[in-house]
Amino acid sequence: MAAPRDIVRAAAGNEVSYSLSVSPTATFHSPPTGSQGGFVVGSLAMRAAAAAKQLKPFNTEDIKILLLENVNQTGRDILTAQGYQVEFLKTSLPEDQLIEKIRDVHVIGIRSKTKLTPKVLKEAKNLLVIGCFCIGTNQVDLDYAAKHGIAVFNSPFANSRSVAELVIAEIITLARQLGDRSLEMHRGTWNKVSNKCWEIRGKTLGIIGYGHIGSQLSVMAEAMGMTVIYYDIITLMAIGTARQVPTLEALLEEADFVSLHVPETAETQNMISTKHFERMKNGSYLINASRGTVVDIPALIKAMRAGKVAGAALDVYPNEPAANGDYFVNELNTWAEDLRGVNNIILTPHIGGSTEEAQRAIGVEVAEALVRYINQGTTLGSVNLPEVTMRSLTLDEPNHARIIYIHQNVPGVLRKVNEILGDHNVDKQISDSKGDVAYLMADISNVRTEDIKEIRDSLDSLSSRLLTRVLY
Ligand SMILES: NC(=O)C1=CN([C@@H]2O[C@H](COP(=O)(O)OP(=O)(O)OC[C@H]3O[C@@H](n4cnc5c(N)ncnc54)[C@H](O)[C@@H]3O)[C@@H](O)[C@H]2O)C=CC1
Ligand SMILES: O=C(O)C(=O)COP(=O)(O)O
Repeated sequence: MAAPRDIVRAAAGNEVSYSLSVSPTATFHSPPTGSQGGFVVGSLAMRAAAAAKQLKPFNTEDIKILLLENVNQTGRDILTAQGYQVEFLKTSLPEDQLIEKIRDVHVIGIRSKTKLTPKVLKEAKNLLVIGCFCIGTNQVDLDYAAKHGIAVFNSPFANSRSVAELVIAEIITLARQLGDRSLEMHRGTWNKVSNKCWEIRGKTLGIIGYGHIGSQLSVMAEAMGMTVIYYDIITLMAIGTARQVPTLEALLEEADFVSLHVPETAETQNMISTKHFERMKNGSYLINASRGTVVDIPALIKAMRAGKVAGAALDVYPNEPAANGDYFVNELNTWAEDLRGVNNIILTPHIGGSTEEAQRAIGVEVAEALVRYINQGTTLGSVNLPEVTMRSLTLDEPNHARIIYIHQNVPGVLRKVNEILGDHNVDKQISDSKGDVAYLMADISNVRTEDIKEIRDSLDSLSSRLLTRVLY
């Protein structure tokens, strides 16, 4: 029998044999746990699918998964309960080690640190799917992944509340200079001060990026008596009495506290730099829990030393250490030591989403998406492929196979695919595209082993093919 990865990913030209030593009705493997549908911490939706046929052209134990960056136990449990081989590491990996490991796996689970660049993904010949156990997906080259038939999933809002709560804490902490007072006490110095310490009631919070986190923050800030304004590139409904302002400059000129909640994109690179600090109110505050590239940190240090900015809280940095215990020094970011010497600055090690609640929820959400994709091929929630789903095949539908054909979105493909499938009974078929990539799923009935091999080989020979999978 060919290695399972060949069956799962079937690189073009590979000689592939199929494990239909018995009929497709009998070859699918029930999850080994005895839990319903194989999902230990399953959501209601997953449990409702208990009678669904598990579509796997492979033995689950042959699926290799690498989980980096201390993915939560909930996610590990779901994946191991499926019988997959799960390797778990607490840290991210240096690029050379990552390349070594990624060659071998079908699935990789990461958080915000692991950079999946074209250089790394080029080596990932067996990779089917990437799970980002976080919100941000800027660390993955989504386009490269899509064009190589690799799906990417994330958790779009399970840690949003945790970030918003951290920012609320930081607003008061900065306004009262709590970080400095606490450090002084730790060093044995009593320093009772009211000069330039403020209540937050009646102050204006300017939120840049009014998405999941920004809007959640808006609600809490208003509840504490703040006035909220926000700037976003799209027009968004204001929550409560918050008000959208038309430009970034308008926000900077009006806000006492500025908090950033934008993704890392080309447009948000150094979005707050010298000229923006100049527009801010004297004695205002800056909070960045989005991405480290969004703020020009040397410019922030200057603005703080000049007294223009009275305090700042940073949770994210352009270069972050790979593991706990690593040093945050100039070798990592040239200005690190200067930053540490500034007054009233809260520096946290990218903990915005690091709560038990958030990490547990993310573990479940992303692991379930991975299992659905591996076993059923459905892409709901994928951030780089079209979202396609079809009712699962059930145990009452024997001799069925599910064809998944990920292909270039060019004219004429469907005609060719349907020529190949035309001799069979296509029960259901769905196709959607996103940019240059399209995803086609078809369930066909009364298939024999030879049919599956023939269909597979024919699809693989099409020039539009990015990836073919056959699940049964
Ligand atoms: N510190 C931490 O641990 C965490 C950090 N994050 C970061 O926070 C970011 C925001 O998260 P969410 O609120 O969930 O994202 P979201 O996608 O719900 O909202 C982002 C908002 O920013 C807006 N936006 C995009 N480009 C912009 C620009 N150039 N100018 C103004 N607005 C712009 C979008 O239109 C959108 O409304 C994530 O992309 C991630 O990088 C997310 C979770 C945890
Ligand atoms: O969810 C995000 O985008 C975050 O920034 C949190 O990242 P983390 O899971 O803590 O590496």
